[in-house]
Amino acid sequence: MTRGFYIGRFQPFHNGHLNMVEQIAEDVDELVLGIGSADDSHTGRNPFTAGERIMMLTKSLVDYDLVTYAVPIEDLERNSVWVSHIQSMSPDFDVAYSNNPLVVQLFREAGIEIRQSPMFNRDVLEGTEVRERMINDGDWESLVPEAVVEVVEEMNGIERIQMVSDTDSNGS
Ligand SMILES: Nc1ncnc2c1ncn2[C@@H]1O[C@H](COP(=O)(O)OP(=O)(O)OP(=O)(O)O)[C@@H](O)[C@H]1O
Ligand SMILES: NC(=O)c1ccc[n+]([C@@H]2O[C@H](COP(=O)(O)O)[C@@H](O)[C@H]2O)c1
Repeated sequence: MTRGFYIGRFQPFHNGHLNMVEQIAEDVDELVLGIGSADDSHTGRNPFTAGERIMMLTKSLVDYDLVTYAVPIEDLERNSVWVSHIQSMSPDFDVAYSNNPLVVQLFREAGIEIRQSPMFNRDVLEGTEVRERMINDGDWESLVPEAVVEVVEEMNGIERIQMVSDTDSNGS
């Protein structure tokens, strides 16, 4: 039995993330999804709460033959203890997955196997691009799983992101 760990901010969960989960599912029996920057929400970069992101992930993956656990991970001021912080919050895992260079470095230094994947259609499958389309009334729906469209609609997410992008100087 192999259990993996994949961390991201998932603001929102998009088809690039889904592709990565599909690829990881070929390697592992179970997958922990770390919801990074769990303590942040209602900002331009992190509009959605940890709970809203858990709904996006859970509903997008409901039909997959993969046991998943969503675990919120708050940011810490100290990079040097961040991997221990994750281990204190997560079910045990054998291998981690990320394409974020800092995350890769921190796991490597902690002696944990970390695997990277190719970027899927990165010119559009990027959280920043999805959020910009949400703010500008563009076609964001084609970049995310159908379940994410439903969650965003249920929580009035477009109104939220448009409001925070007006007031948040950090705005992307
Ligand atoms: N299109 C993609 N293909 C493969 N991996 C991706 C893709 N987009 C993001 N990832 C990876 O998924 C993880 C989580 O990404 P994250 O939630 O930061 O999304 P992002 O699209 O990079 O968002 P943002 O633009 O908001 O920073 C990271 O390791 C990231 O490199
Ligand atoms: N010291 C820390 O708190 C620390 C260090 C590295 C990554 N992270 C978090 O891990 C997540 C990485 O996800 P992304 O690949 O989506 O950027 C982010 O939420 C980021 O804030 C936190």
